[in-house]
Amino acid sequence: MTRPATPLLDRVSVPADLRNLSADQLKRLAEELRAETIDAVSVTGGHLGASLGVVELTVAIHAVFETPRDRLIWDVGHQAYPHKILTGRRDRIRTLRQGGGLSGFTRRSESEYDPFGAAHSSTSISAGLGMAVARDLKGDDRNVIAVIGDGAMSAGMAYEAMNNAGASKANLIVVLNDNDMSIAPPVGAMSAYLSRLISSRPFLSLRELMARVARRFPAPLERAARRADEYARGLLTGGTLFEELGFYYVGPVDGHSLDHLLPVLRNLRDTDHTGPILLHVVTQKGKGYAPAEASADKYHGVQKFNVITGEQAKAPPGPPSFTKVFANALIAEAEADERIVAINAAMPSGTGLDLFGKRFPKRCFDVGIAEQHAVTFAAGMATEGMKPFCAIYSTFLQRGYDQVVHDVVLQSLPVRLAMDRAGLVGADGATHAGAFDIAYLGCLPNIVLMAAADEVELMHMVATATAIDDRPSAFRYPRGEGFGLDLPARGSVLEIGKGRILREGGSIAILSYGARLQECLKAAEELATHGLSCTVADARFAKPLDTALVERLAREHEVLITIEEGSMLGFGAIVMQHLALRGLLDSGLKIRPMCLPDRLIEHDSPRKQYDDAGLNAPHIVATALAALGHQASQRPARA
Ligand SMILES: Cc1ncc(C[n+]2csc(CCOP(=O)(O)OP(=O)(O)O)c2C)c(N)n1
Ligand SMILES: CC(=O)[C@@H](O)[C@H](O)COP(=O)(O)O
Ligand SMILES: [Mg+2]
Repeated sequence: MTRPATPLLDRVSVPADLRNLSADQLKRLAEELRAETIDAVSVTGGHLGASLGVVELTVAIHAVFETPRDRLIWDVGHQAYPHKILTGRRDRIRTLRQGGGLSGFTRRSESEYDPFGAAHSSTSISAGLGMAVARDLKGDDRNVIAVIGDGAMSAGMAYEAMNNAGASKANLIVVLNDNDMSIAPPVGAMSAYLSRLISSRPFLSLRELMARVARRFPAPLERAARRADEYARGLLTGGTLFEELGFYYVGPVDGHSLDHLLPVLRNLRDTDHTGPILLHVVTQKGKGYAPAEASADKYHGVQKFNVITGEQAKAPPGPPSFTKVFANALIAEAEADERIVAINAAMPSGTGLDLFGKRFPKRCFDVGIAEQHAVTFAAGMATEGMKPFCAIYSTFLQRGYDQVVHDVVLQSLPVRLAMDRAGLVGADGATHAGAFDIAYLGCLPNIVLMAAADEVELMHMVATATAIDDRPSAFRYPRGEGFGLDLPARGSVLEIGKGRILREGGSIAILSYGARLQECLKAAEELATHGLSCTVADARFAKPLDTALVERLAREHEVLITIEEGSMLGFGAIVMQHLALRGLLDSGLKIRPMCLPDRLIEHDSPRKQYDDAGLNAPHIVATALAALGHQASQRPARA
């Protein structure tokens, strides 16, 4: 596939090169940038739709503002591929989201043009305000621009930031990139408000827009008189929510028109207005690429694809994903129990609750990007006897942690937390790793914690969580396909706090928590070739811990390995703490906790990530042999 001709883009290494181009040249450059983005993502996969929606906006901002001296922050950062191409990373854009390659989001360590890392949404206004206030304290003079989407604007953190920004009067430009899309169509009153705002104020003509901006930002003296007059006449009412929060609202502006964007951004750059400004731009997710524009999700996240047809590469049909197994298991439980309800935070398809919602539309709730609210909303429902399943990726549940502690655990409310994407997640990298939930939930009292070793176990855990109605419960499961096991019609309720032994014998015990179990069984086979038989057990529960099982393994084996798809201070720590308190570490037991290393695991394929983390079968074998003092190479003659 020949790459698109990009004669103007070829002349741009960094944004400063844009600033010598005419408006017409910038328009042509934007088209070349769009073509380059499509071509690059066709070979890497990734977040295409959002990037296509901000091509003109990216060109305009970098043409008007002196980045990187002026700070440009992208909220979520999934739309930053054009930004990366224009900021010295075009040569690496086809390494996007691959091991050793560019991140799929903005990262400080990657470029001086990325003043703030992102990936979790709704952080840009807070970060931007921090930079603006620091600027003022240092007496610096630079612009700070935060670009936030309409979906990200549904998160509480955005309001916390606007509330503070409006009062602080710091100069800050917030660009609201309104494409009327989140991952799915947006939900919530804010989305409806933005739609009304746009429909009530059709695109301003450039003349009207400039007149309004000029009126609003007149020369200082004239402005002072005008404001006094407006205050006197009580007319200084913004009319928009943003102005009530202390922002000056400009818009709506056509976010794909450089004829509009360039003069407005120049005006905002040059104004002597003090205080935050919100520029409302209207864009189209997937803009300029017909297959994306035509798709329901606007190609939010795509696999590699054929540029001509838009057809995405399809992996050979494999077993159902853990997500799909979860959704179907929950549907089966909900068929039998009308008190089951399901909640997600702007991730209906990612969590599988789109399937649940099709079956039970009145019992399925998408609350927008609002994980804190989702957890406490579920808690409220639980107080009324409902059985809420809150399906939030492990990494995004970090946003609702105090709600889990304060609103759920302390009140012993039976909220069920379905934590998808537990462990390492591949191309999204460290920001999306479900690395910490065992640690951050394992320290809490009065909560049942489970980890599914495979898709059948996941079904059992959905059934078990359904049955736990006197306290909170949480179960974790990995991103991706299951192991292809035969699935029962419905899960069975597990005995709380009881693990299971899959094979017994020898001086080595491997106790797995979660989906490393298959690797443990492979390791046991490999150890057998060394003449070493071993016990393999699946803990199933981190809390309550199966203390009888753990103590038995400790007493009956020379080596006890624990393994989990999570960080330090997780399952292994729970086991070691219990054994230490029981005096079972006094007897020389060789205990080896295998968990994620105390560093970030960068984006790559999940297999390579777990290699990097040292959590695949060969690592388990090596750990066992080392504990026994054997050399990995020493292998007795095959019996
Ligand atoms: C805290 C958090 N929750 C959920 C997500 C998953 N997520 C990534 S992008 C996105 C939608 C963002 O919508 P918007 O801000 O409108 O950007 P667009 O994709 O429309 O450009 C969501 C929900 C996230 N990145 N962070
Ligand atoms: C940008 C973002 O945060 C989401 O799109 C996320 O990448 C989805 O992850 P999955 O692909 O695992 O659903
Ligand atoms: Mg959007």
